[in-house]
Amino acid sequence: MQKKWLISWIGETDHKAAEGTLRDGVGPVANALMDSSVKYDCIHLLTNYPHERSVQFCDWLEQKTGYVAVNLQDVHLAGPTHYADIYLQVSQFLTELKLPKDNIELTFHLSPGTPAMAVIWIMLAKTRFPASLIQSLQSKLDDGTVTFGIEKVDFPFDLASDFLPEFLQRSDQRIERLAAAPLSHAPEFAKIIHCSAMMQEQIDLSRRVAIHNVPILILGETGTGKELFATAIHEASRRKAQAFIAVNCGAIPKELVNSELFGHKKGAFTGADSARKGHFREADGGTLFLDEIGDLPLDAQVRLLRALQEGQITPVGETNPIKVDVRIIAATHRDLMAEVAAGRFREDLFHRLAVGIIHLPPLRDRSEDIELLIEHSLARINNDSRDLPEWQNKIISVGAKNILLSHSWPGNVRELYHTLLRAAIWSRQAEITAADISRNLLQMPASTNQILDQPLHKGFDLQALLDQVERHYLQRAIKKSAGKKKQAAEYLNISNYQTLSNRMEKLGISSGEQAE
Ligand SMILES: Nc1ncnc2c1ncn2[C@@H]1O[C@H](COP(=O)(O)OP(=O)(O)OP(=O)(O)O)[C@@H](O)[C@H]1O
Repeated sequence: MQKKWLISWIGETDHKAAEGTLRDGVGPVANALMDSSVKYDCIHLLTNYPHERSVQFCDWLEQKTGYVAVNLQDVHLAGPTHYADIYLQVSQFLTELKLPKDNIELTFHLSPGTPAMAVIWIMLAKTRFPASLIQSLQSKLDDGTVTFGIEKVDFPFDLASDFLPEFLQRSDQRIERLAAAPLSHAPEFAKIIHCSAMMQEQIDLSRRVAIHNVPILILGETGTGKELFATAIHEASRRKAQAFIAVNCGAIPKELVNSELFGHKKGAFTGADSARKGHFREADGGTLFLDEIGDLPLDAQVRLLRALQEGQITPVGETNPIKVDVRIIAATHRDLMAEVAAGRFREDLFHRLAVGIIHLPPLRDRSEDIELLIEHSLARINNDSRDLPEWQNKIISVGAKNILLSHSWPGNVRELYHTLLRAAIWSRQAEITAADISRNLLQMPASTNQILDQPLHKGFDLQALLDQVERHYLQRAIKKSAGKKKQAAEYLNISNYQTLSNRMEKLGISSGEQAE
């Protein structure tokens, strides 16, 4: 059974009500407790007024509302509008109460106290201490009497990911402006062009996890934007003023991995003519992006695990560990679970890294993004090239767009941009045609994935794809058997050559036709 707790500041209006100097009503705190629709199990009141004055208020409140044992907490603030101090003191108070707790339903009262106090309640309710919010209502009737009530305050924004990093970093003045401004999306993620729900979900997850100081694992094929996400997460974190160091683990020679990551002492090994700091210490205080983490040799994985667990590293050739404060964002295009199963990636390291997992879907699974990315890429190409002599502003034909929409994009966004760039450079006229795109689309050798990973869209023709596979093997069998249908049927385990002839006819293959 959930218990209901009300937590509120005591404001000047509340004190005046108790002292009998308030013209109308009983003040917002008493108002909330007299609301017959809810019964609180526990009430915590914070005060930055003289202790005695608030004690008298609590006595009056208990008599007035029938609630007994109201808990009073003195809070000595640097000032009633000092946002940072209010934030620190209130969150410390809530933490000492061991909140949040599963069996306690919290309500914060926004009305008592200063607007700064209300802003901090909203921030805390939408982030570390999930809570309902209430405020006092006051209305004047036609006969001049004033009535009071309580209403729930509801708004569907996620402050944790939208604003907290900003709140924690900017000055009070900036916070005041932010509090007054309409809520917007975290700007760091604006560079990620998308309109698919799949990507939106991953962006929301990233924004949420960015502010927490936990490792993140980003999974996705090459060119899906793993580094773009890592940068945005760093920018949206409290570490944004510190270094962001990106390291491609796959590009470091195996024997140098430890020294590159953890540094080395001068003379630690042959060729170590001078000491090296290593990427961990370069990223101290900031974020280390370990791209292609799946390529990390096993002994470096052990050292990385230790660095994550203990927050310290030992440079090669040194004996004493050094403390480092680094947030790891790792990425890989590999199936890391399969690597764990095959014994090539340590399971303990996997679990340590995979606190927040972001899955970036391949471009072929989000055709709505392809269209948007075409527009943005073309705008970028036109903008970058506008000062070139004889450059014509490029537009794209419908036919060209259709080819781009049905390509399987093994290289994802990077490949799409470079295909458009090549087509824009080589097309003679302003309009990029279907022929321009076909010429500039790099056709990878047919692979299983190209057959299995065709983009799914309305009008997708499964039968046509199956026919294509069948046609390909029939042609190869005809070629291998030098046109002898009986032998070709045997290669394909088709019972007789008449069946083969029927299939060939259906698929429009002549006996002389062979696969490339
Ligand atoms: N959604 C997107 N919006 C805009 N640009 C994107 C998007 N996704 C990727 N890009 C761009 O595509 C290129 C490749 O992205 P990025 O380097 O982040 O991919 P990656 O997954 O880290 O690739 P790799 O695995 O090959 O390192 C970059 O120029 C990046 O800015």
